[in-house]
Parts: sequence; C-alpha cells; structure tokens
Amino acid sequence: MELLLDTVNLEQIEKLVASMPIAGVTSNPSIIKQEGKIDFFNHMKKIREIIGFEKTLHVQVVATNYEGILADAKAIKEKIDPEVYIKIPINDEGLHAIKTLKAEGYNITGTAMYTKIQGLLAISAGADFIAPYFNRMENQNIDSFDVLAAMSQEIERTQAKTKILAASFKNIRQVTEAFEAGAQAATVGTDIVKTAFAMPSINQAVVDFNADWASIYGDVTIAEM
Ligand SMILES: O=C[C@H](O)COP(=O)(O)O
Repeated sequence: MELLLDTVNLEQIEKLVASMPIAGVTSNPSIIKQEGKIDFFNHMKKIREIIGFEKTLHVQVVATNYEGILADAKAIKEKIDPEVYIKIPINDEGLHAIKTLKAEGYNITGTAMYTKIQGLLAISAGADFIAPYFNRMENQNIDSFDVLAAMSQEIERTQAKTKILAASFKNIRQVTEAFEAGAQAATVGTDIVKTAFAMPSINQAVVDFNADWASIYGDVTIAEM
C-alpha cells in the first residue's frame, strides 16, 4: 500500500516523511488555502526537495476549461518539475484534457471523483491515478467501498496501469476500508495520520511492559545491561 500526505505544510511533510512510510504528497487549492498565500511554485519545489523523486507529488489545476487546464498543466510541469502528477477534476473538460495530456506524456491524477462512471472514463483515458473521494461519497449516501471495489475490478479486467489513490478521509477506518476495497494508495491529512496510533490500549500495552521490566531490573535499560 502507498500512503500519501494530503497537505502542503512543509514542517509536517518533513517530520512525517522521516518517521512514516510516506509515498508522496497531494494538494488542491483548499489544502493550499490552509497555508495562506504561499509562493506557489517555490513552495511546491520545496516539497519536492523534501520528498525527492522516488515519491510522487500531485498538484491540481485551477482552470476549468480545456485550454486553460492544458495551460495550467504546462506551467506546473515547467515550473515545478517534469515528474509531477497533474491533478485534474474528472468532468467533461477535464477528461478531454486528460486524453490530450496523456498523449503528450504527462503524469495524470484524475480527481474530484464521486461516481463509478467518472472512474471508468478516467481509467479508459489513461489516467495514472484516480482519486475517489471516500468520505464525501459517504456523506452523499454513496457506498464508497462498492465504488472502489468496482474500480479495482475494472483495472484488473482491463489490465490498466491506473492506480486508485483514495482521498477525502475523516477517520482511519475509512482509510483501511479503502485499501480493503482495492485501493493501491490513499492520501490522508496529517490529523488522520496522527490518529493511527491513538488507540489508548496501544500506549497502555507499552506502559504495562515497562512496568513489568522495571519490577525485575529497576531503571536499567536493555542497552545498559
Ligand atoms: O484532494 C481531495 C481531498 O482529499 C478531499 O478531501 P476533503 O473531503 O477532506 O476536502
């Protein structure tokens, strides 16, 4: 499985990339807004410096029409780096742009995915990743697990190269469900990452082990023995 960070906070990225098996970083305008009016291209380049080229960086277009999306994609690729994944909403204009940009060798992540048909079309257009919005689908009473499982089946059936990069999570259960449904990757906010080990029993187990050790050896650690 691939775990990506859905943030552009440099400090958090640096910290979590060092301590967790992180496969990349994703962003969108709402995520950028959380950092204020950052120097967009320089900030994205700093993220690349932190994560290196073995991890993926996904940056979203803002234009909503075909020509504008192509222009945004070109600028992102030229001003950040050629390896960046261009995030494009899967709608009529976006899909048109995905077809064109894939033919020109761009890395593409189809995003804003709420329905099976969006995913099927993006897979067919050759998107490298599709990003179904797990929590947002649940909020609309759509069975997220079923949508992801259908995408997984389609990728398997057609032997497509597309990977499912599940997004939009409000808790860890949704993340593990996304992987169980067949997602290869999931992008999560730093708040969700932090809850991965938040179960009180985990810490209590460590406290109990330490107490038993101390009852035998006092405060002498294994390294000091
Ligand atoms: O890029 C898409 C985001 O992961 C959506 O997440 P959100 O539903 O928390 O805004």
